[in-house]
Amino acid sequence: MTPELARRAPKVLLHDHLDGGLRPQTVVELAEAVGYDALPEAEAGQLARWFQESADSGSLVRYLETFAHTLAVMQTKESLRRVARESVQDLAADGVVYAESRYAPEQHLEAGLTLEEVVEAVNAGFREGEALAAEAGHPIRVTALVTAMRHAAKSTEIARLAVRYRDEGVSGFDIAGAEAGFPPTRHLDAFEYLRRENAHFTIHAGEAFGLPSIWEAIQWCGADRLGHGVRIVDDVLVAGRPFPEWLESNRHDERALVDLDLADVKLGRLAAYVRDMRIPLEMCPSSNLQTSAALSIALHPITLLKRLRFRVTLNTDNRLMSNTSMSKEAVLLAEQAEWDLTDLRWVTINAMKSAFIPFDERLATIEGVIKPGYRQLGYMG
Ligand SMILES: O=c1[nH]cnc2c1ncn2[C@@H]1O[C@H](CO)[C@@H](O)[C@H]1O
Ligand SMILES: [Zn+2]
Repeated sequence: MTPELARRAPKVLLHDHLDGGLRPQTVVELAEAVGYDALPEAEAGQLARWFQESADSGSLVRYLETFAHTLAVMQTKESLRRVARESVQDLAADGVVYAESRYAPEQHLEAGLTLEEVVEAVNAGFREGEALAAEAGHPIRVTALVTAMRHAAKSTEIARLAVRYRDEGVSGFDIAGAEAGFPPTRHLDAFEYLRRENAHFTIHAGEAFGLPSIWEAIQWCGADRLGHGVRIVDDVLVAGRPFPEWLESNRHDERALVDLDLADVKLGRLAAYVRDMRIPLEMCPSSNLQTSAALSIALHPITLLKRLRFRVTLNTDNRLMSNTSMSKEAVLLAEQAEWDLTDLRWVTINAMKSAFIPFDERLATIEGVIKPGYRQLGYMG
């Protein structure tokens, strides 16, 4: 899979943070415009490197500290609108045909905006971005997920916001932020409210913390999807040994996951439940390397979970902090874990099936955009 082929292939993105995907140049320009003088670097190229290196800390908590600088320049309607517009244009240029972009409205109130004003400014930017992308020959649709921060106490308010704007561009709800010490059950009220409203939500779980977090997200909170969910492999046995331990002793074998005999693999109850119920996993390989949730691209559990036919989706998480894009994630997996165009098409269709927009619209995108797009690239499945 060449970078060009990966770019031209239609792709679907379910897990992308708006405040983690700014253009470095835009951060510089907005900082100048709003008088924010605490950027660690003044020049866009240097700043891009700073974000990537700082996010490479090996810890989720330190990774998340880098967001102080993007959030600082996303406090006005104009800046939110610009960031949203540009993110749509960037995704479309990379061949993404449908995306769900998430952000935490509660983090954009420092200059006096209301939650509603934040949502409306972002939506306006998304609509402008869609129009510009269509003009440029790369049609895309983008909906928003509103995130509540798991250490804070605003989740019910944000859940209400998701329902209020459900017919105006907001397709669902999420919780994010530091995972250890902040179990999703702290926000049960919000999730129960959303379920009563027949609304959709995903929960960041199984990234910096393991199975209890995934179990709570699914069995207590009722999450429709899992953000990351990569540590579901803690509930997998390989030749009778826990997967993490087996992987550790095979860490020098780049082909360990590609060559593994699936007859030696046994799922625990929770992993089996996740696979049986087709619970979508929003997997983000590059991001996981930076927070130490995975060892390498070659040994990222996504390749095992794909081979086991979990409902795997491929995502960017934070394009700025990971210096990535959907096509880069695909190329990395192709180069280091033997993924091919068939795999990319499979995760793309998985993602579209798992999107929070109505079923008929998902189907129309699969049949009318994704399948024909892959046929055009020579896919003959
Ligand atoms: O991988 C992640 N795990 C948990 N939280 C995250 C991740 N990436 C970003 N955010 C958090 O989500 C907020 C809203 O977009 C960001 O401000 C960041 O704090
Ligand atoms: Zn995330």
